[in-house]
Amino acid sequence: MPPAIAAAETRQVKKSFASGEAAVQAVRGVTVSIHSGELTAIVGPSGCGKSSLLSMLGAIDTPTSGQVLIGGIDVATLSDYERTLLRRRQIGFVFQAFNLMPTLSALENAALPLELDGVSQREAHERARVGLEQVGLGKRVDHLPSQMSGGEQQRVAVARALVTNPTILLADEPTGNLDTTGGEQVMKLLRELVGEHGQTVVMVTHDNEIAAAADRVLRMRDGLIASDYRPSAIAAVPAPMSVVPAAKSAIGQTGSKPAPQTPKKKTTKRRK
Ligand SMILES: Nc1ncnc2c1ncn2[C@@H]1O[C@H](COP(=O)(O)OP(=O)(O)OP(=O)(O)O)[C@@H](O)[C@H]1O
Repeated sequence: MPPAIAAAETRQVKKSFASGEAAVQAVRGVTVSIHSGELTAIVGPSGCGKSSLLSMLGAIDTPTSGQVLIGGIDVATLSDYERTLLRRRQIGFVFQAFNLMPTLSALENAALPLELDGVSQREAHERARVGLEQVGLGKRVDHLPSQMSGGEQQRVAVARALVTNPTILLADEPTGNLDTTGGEQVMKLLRELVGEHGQTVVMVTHDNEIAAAADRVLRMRDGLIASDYRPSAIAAVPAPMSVVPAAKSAIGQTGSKPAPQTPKKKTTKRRK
């Protein structure tokens, strides 16, 4: 069997921005493959390059050097128009701020990418209705964003992102504006999309608990991927209680897998 094509891939990707006379190196040479059918979380401190990397994986932004491949296609070989079509058809975007049109209903919002792509309103609405049912909002299709909770609005945004059946769904802090319940609903939905429908999702998050629900975590630091690990592999390690803080720090702070701990030697007190 030929090797599976990665949903997206970067090869030695760098991105710098002019900042006065100096340049900010946002991404400093990242090579990574995003596996199909997985939920990948990109985490790391503010300013480490998470959103810049996500923008390049979604062909919103171009690298200063290096290659980005989406579905095996080198984005640099595409014309501007082809790149627009690739973004419109192959990539779904979800943002922290939902970005719904306030005067449009849930159905009209979810149908928008199809209508922009020339699909008839009737077909676009039918497909948007299916999408809204998939995210659990089949009964709220006529509601305006202002009549919905934050979690519901974000689910409309997910339906809108999925309506074109994208190869990859990119989400930048999708739970960042939500309370705990709303965040949990959105995460449950993303997990279902991956687990039941084989959707590929890449998500940027600050929240370590959210990241722990991903299949894979890419932890960035200073424009590079400092560690790449599977939270389930860490959770599956049968650990004595003394290892738990180390496992927590792998998910939380350091990004490195916990070092295997050697049991402390027992010291036997000498009797006087
Ligand atoms: N358009 C831009 N122009 C100039 N500098 C930029 C631009 N976009 C990002 N940067 C800089 O590049 C670096 C990485 O930014 P990026 O937004 O990718 O980080 P991040 O990890 O997503 O941060 P945060 O978690 O705060 O959103 C930062 O120093 C940022 O100020």
